[in-house]
Amino acid sequence: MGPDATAARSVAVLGAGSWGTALAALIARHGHRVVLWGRDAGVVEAIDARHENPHYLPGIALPDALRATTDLAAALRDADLVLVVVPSHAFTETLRALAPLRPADAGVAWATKGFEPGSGRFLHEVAGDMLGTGVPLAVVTGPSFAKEVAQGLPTALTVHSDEAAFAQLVADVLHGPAFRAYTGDDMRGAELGGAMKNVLAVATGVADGMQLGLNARAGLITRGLNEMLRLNIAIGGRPETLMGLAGLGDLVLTCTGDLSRNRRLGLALGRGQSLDDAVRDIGQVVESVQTADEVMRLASRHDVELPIAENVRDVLHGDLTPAEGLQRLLAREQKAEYPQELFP
Ligand SMILES: NC(=O)C1=CN([C@@H]2O[C@H](COP(=O)(O)OP(=O)(O)OC[C@H]3O[C@@H](n4cnc5c(N)ncnc54)[C@H](OP(=O)(O)O)[C@@H]3O)[C@@H](O)[C@H]2O)C=CC1
Ligand SMILES: O=C(CO)COP(=O)(O)O
Repeated sequence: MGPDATAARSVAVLGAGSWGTALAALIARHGHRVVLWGRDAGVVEAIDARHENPHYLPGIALPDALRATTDLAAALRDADLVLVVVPSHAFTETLRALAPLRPADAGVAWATKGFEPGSGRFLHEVAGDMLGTGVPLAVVTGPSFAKEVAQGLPTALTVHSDEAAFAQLVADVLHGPAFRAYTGDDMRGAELGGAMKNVLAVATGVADGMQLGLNARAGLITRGLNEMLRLNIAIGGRPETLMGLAGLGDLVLTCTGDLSRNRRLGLALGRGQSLDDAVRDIGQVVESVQTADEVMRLASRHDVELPIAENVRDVLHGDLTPAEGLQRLLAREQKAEYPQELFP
């Protein structure tokens, strides 16, 4: 498969929520043929006929050329690239359904952030298992609120794959006048960054909801990055991946931008709202609720201490109030910022 930046592709986007719709619209605007698959007939009909996703991106005009369907086989029939954008809890079942329908030459990328709930497997491990060897795989990640991408605002993200030509192909489809797509070859690090920043966004949201101030917010973001870097070393990701769009970039966006659903969950918890009420009010996927468990399981498998992520997990479980969480963090022993044994 040779990278040809000018070739018009036929792309199947699976998942018609806010991010799947925004990416499908972006790719269609770049002149590629795009079919968006969703499971909700009402949403699909509105996208296909009225060029709007009234549930997830109300009021934003989608390209006329963007097609949508509830028929997975039809969406995949002519695809030479598949982009999966369902929530992490639906990733495995979507890959299972996709596997027998995937056209032989179509590589598979995903923009889902998180791990397989329960097993904690990385999504590239799930995709590899479901699709077998020889299928090009890539993860699309970075600081990118769906609403801003759908509105055509400037955005940068990154595509990581073990196959440089496939990363380039996916990046070429995404890259355009207002959208910069970079490439890399560290799927583990890129997936870890995208998953962990959601958990850390809850922590900064809680702090802001408790009105702990801007110093606390910056401290949490920076020590959160330190937690990402430590776990990343343990799982064999590359440090620079976490210092780039897939790590620091997405961490800053999600910890500070009120469009973030994970940050908004933290804000609500910090103001005293219950988890159930907060998730219901947000009304969209909030990946941290499951990802916090998986991050802590991964950390314990690798014997890595993650005080902020652990607090988030415990607050989400109702085992700790936000105020108790704050006390627990502040009472920790003093230490070096970058202990040599953790950062050799
Ligand atoms: N929104 C954003 O700004 C960004 C999101 N992401 C990631 O993209 C992924 C998708 O999130 P996002 O689009 O925002 O979520 P939304 O909450 O906006 O939409 C979720 C979508 O997933 C669908 N869905 C839920 N369960 C299933 C299932 N079992 N099978 C098929 N479809 C299902 C929903 O369908 P229904 O309406 O029928 O429930 C809906 O279309 C997440 O991992 C998120 O972290 C990454 C970067 C940016
Ligand atoms: O991943 C995102 C931005 O890069 C979206 O963040 P939220 O899921 O917190 O809204």
